[in-house]
Amino acid sequence: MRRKIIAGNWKMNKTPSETVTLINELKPLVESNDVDVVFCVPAISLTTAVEAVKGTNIQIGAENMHYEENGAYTGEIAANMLTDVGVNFVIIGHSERREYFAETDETVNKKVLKAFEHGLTPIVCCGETLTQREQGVTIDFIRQQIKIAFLNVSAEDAQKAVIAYEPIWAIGTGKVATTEQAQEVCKAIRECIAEVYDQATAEAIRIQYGGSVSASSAPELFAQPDIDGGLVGGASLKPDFGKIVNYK
Ligand SMILES: O=C(CO)COP(=O)(O)O
Repeated sequence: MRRKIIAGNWKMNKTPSETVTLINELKPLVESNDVDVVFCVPAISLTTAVEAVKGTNIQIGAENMHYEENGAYTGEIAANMLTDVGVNFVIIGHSERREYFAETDETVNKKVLKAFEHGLTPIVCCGETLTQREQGVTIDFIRQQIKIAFLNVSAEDAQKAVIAYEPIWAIGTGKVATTEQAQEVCKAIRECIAEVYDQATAEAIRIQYGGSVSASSAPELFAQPDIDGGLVGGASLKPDFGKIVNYK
């Protein structure tokens, strides 16, 4: 049985001092021995956040990183900088990064490989636009994103990965995918992993749903056989996140 993983993506919200306040507020609410809890926070708050969760089960993730080891990439953050401050997870290829910062399936793949090289667990994002859904190409498109993201990733590493299925039309819109839509795509992702690797890898990999997850939608979503938790945006900045973590 796969352990659920519920991660908050804070996006570009909260200053370092506000981060401490919010973490202290959320800490007692997200205590859980049943699920993995991750807060993904802006780069400037990572050190503070790691400090603030000491002594709890909460783990800290970054929202992005560069795929090169180091060098002349002004403004970027390298994988070893993340591990050095105690970060365990990194979101890769969020649709906002693809849309506003020109990330492609190829850069996502490079970042996934670099993350594993440094022992970071990538939360690999995929998701279709509303147009693609209406055109009936959702599964084809997601399969392509997944296949490219995992090029040259070993089965051993892939088993440790987290994939977040986030339909773009459901992000920040309050328009959550139906349970059936979310389950259908998460199942297709698992089947794609089984094709690329093997059944054991497909059974081990954890697949989250993201897109307007709330305290009310979480229980049904997380009860689906192929949904192993959520990547939560807006609701992760509120006490509601405690309810999502304790969805049962
Ligand atoms: O993009 C998301 C998480 O990465 C989802 O954001 P919302 O939960 O705000 O829709």
